[in-house]
Amino acid sequence: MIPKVLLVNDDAASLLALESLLSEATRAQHYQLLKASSGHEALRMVLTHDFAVILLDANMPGMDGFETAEAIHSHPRSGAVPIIFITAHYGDERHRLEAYSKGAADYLFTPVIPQVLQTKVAVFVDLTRKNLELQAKTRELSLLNQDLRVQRVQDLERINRALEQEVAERKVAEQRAQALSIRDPLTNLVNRRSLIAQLEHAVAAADRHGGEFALLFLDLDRFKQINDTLGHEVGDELLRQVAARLLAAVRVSDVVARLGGDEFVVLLEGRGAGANAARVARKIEQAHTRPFEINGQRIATSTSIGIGLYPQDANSAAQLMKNADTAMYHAKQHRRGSIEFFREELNTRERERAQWVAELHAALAGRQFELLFQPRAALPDGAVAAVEALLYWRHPRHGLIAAARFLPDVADNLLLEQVCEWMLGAACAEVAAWRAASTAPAAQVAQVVMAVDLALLQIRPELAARVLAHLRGCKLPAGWLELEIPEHLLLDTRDSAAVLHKLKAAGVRLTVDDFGSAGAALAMLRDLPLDAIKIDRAFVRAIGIDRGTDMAAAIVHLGRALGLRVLAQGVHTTEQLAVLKSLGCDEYQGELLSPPLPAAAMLALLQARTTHQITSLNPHQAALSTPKKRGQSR
Ligand SMILES: Nc1nc2c(ncn2[C@@H]2O[C@H](COP(=O)(O)OP(=O)(O)OP(=O)(O)O)[C@@H](O)[C@H]2O)c(=O)[nH]1
Repeated sequence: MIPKVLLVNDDAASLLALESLLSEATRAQHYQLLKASSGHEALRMVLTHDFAVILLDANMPGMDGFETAEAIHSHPRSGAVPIIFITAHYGDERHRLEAYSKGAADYLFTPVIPQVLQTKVAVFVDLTRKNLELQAKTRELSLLNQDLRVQRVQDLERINRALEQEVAERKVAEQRAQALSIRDPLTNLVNRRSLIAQLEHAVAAADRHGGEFALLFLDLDRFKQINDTLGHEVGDELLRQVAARLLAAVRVSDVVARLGGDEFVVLLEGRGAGANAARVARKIEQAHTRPFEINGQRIATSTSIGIGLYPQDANSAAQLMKNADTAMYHAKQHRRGSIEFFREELNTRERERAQWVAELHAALAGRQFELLFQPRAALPDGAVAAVEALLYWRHPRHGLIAAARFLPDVADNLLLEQVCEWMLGAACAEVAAWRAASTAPAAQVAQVVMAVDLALLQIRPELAARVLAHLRGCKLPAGWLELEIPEHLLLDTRDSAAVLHKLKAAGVRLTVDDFGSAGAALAMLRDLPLDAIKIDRAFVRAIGIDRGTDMAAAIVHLGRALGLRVLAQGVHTTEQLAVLKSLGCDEYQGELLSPPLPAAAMLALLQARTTHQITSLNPHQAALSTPKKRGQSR
């Protein structure tokens, strides 16, 4: 914006003269000169323009300069505009005084001295320019201020948003931490910590009001096998589906928790805790009868359940948990998938079990274990084909007891492995001793195979090396040893296949023990390097009862189809033997043939049988023997 100067004069010639006087200055000082030929026109112009100065003729017809000045200064828009009066020279000072009283900034007489006029106008133009610059700066500053304010507001809003987000994130994290502290992340069930808190609360409530409640302790059966064969992800999904079925089996007010692994707990409060617990346990048992569907596979599993009641079975939350766990353990031992109520007698059994384990450790160190040997005869000729080493414990108080009596309760895997290791070593040493003791005609000894039951072991990768080390240590050919592997140990083929191939390649014979008890897949058995299957004694016992004979026949046929020899154990009666013989079973073993014998008796028996036949060590069974050449049966 450039400054403006207004010339007001009714006389056109004077107006022109003044304009020409200022024209050069107008250009030099860069301002705009506007003109008005009356007071009224001047008044109109001040309403639309801002003037640096008005050069006003005092003497005009109609509205004179003084009236015009008064009117201009009376308007708020132009109240401060400087006015310089230009008039003819009068003798008195009246006009000048009136001009000043009407707000004149200056007063010039005509003829005007050009430099005076130009200088005075220049002063006001300069003033106005500075004023304008100042206003521009002020506007700029105020804009800047506004920008700064906007910026500041934006900054504050940004900081505020960031803070709000942080607060929200922290809240979510806190909620998650809170949820994690009470929930199991895999199943979203209540976790162990929270369960214990709720259990303490239930105990306090029951104590206060004389109430009762029940605790169900659940453990899935053979879950490790599912993990090992189908993978951990399938295991995880199974745990989630089990959790959903548990929730569906209880009321919303009941608490279902996952303790970890495959262990769950259900807490049932309210009246009739015992009856309620049995009902819910059966519902859970029922819920497990339908297979679980995971990735298109149908997976069957069961859960063993122990039940503890408060206050009948315990006087604290921790004790109730322990007792329900003990009941679950006994349910599992008795039959997987069953339900057991806690009773004090279980704790007695638990103590006895702990004592067994302690005594077993001592037995191992104190050489209290012994092997007895039971012969296995070929069919139909009856020649001794193998000898099974059976573990016994010469217990200081109980006398000689069989492994079946003291081992099933031992859950200490390390101890079991040590016992098994001892058994393998002792069996190999015994055969080596028999070999050394036998003379040339006693060829029976040289042909007999020593079978060792691996029921106690897990098939770990190092097993092959350990077995072969025992054979080497006793300088025995591997063909002398037969390992009897319970069918259920073969279900996890991942580790076992490689171990079995190593043993087989070395010449060790491999037999599936208790065949038919664990439901191993036929394709899996076909692919393993096996020599024989040994029919589970339950099927032998069932011969002649219901469809027991058909079952035995089916197993023999199956063995044949798999290209394996078929052995029978637990043969007690002549009827059983006759059926097995007629079915084409290859070998048999059992009380009917001979009870387990001490090493010396077994050696004597082998040495005496130079005819390669064994009739029976039980005199009343002697009639059973059919002397034929060994190997004829196959
Ligand atoms: N998939 C999965 N497996 C788990 C998890 N936590 C523990 N496990 C596994 O669960 C298995 C528990 O097995 P156990 O209860 O000891 O044995 P089991 O095979 O169920 O045998 P029994 O209880 O005697 O019938 C172990 O192999 C653990 O490695 C988990 O969060 N997910």
